[in-house]
Amino acid sequence: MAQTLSEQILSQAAGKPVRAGEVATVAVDLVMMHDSLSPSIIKIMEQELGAERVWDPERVAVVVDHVAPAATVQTAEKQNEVRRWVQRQGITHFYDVGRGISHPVLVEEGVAQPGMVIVGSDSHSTAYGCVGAFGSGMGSTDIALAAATGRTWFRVPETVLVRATGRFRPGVNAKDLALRAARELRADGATYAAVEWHGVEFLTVMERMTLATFSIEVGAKAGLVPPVGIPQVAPEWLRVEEGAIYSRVVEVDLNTLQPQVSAPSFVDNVSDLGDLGRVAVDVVYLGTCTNGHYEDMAAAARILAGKQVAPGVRLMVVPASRDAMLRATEDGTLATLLAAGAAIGTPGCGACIGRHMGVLGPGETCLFTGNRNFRGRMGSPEANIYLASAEVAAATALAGYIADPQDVL
Ligand SMILES: CC(C)[C@H](C(=O)O)[C@@H](O)C(=O)O
Ligand code: SF4
Repeated sequence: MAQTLSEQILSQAAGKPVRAGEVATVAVDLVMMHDSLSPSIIKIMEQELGAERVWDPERVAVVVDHVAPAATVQTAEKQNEVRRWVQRQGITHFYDVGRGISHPVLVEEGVAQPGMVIVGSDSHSTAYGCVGAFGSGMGSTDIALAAATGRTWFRVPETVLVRATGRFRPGVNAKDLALRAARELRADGATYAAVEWHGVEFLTVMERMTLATFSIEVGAKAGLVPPVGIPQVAPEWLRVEEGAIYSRVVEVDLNTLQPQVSAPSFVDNVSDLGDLGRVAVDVVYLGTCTNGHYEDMAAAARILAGKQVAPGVRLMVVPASRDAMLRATEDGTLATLLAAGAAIGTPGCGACIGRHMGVLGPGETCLFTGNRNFRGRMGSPEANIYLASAEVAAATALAGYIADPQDVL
């Protein structure tokens, strides 16, 4: 019987064929935890599970990304506790302040690979689907258990297929596809399902991460792009099979897709940018695991080259990783952004969860390239957050109001 990508991966990990709807106990290939939840995971491991050691120090990755560098004395202290624990455990995949957001970092380091089962203490662990891994976010207790035993369980998810056809027009990209899918599926449209994104094999790995991270925003357990057309080599048992069963199919014609914008304060409150009316902004924030990649900075730099950010607008650029920042430094992308007036932050999550590095004040409006715009996400509950692509972000920074890249090129 033909299987979806999730069924194939979970069957391998369970050591027997499993189908959607079944509960499977599986071996995990990698457990990721970050600074935000590591202290509670460690506490649960030690105090509730009585586990002094992780099951395999080579297969637990720890990343300091959420409040990096530390913004308070308390955070600094907690992060030092995590560093000491990492040393005691002999964990080799430890990435400290400045290396970047866990999701791109584990892909860049080659730790996340096609066909793996990866669980992380972060809802956007669906990100690893950008290389065709089954990535899923879990709470502290489940992560503690997986880190201590190397095993976890899943109800094997049904799969929602998003099938793209055609090619993006200039100024339209993977973020618009993600937002278009959210508009169609709504925030609960793929609850506990996996999303498979087909017809996007022309995208780079990090462009695929935009789709994979966004899968959780429609409720998904995992979000996978078939691992073809990328440098990572997939196991030969992992491929799209004719006849696999999808619980729902969403078709998107990229040839006619317009720039999409999600208006406050729900991710699925999406419309064509052209139907939005004139929305003035105070802040444009380019970053996150969804759209802080090299590709995003380069696309923004192409629009901003030789121009200036509109008076009164603050443009924040926070690279998703050091690798992305290095590449953007080497080819002049970063210089272009700085010359246009951008403020550059340390690679990491930045202000995405409103904890530091550019949180929003009451009454401010922000055009954000991230994935969540609920009230209070980036600071004040009285701030307004609009989600869009890096190209829309750059056009908006120039215009001072939410603008179509086509109109400023
Ligand atoms: C802090 C962390 C647990 C959280 C998540 O799980 O996603 C954060 O990364 C987010 O994007 O809201
Ligand atoms: S960049 Fe934002 S969405 Fe991504 S892991 Fe960090 S806080 Fe979560």
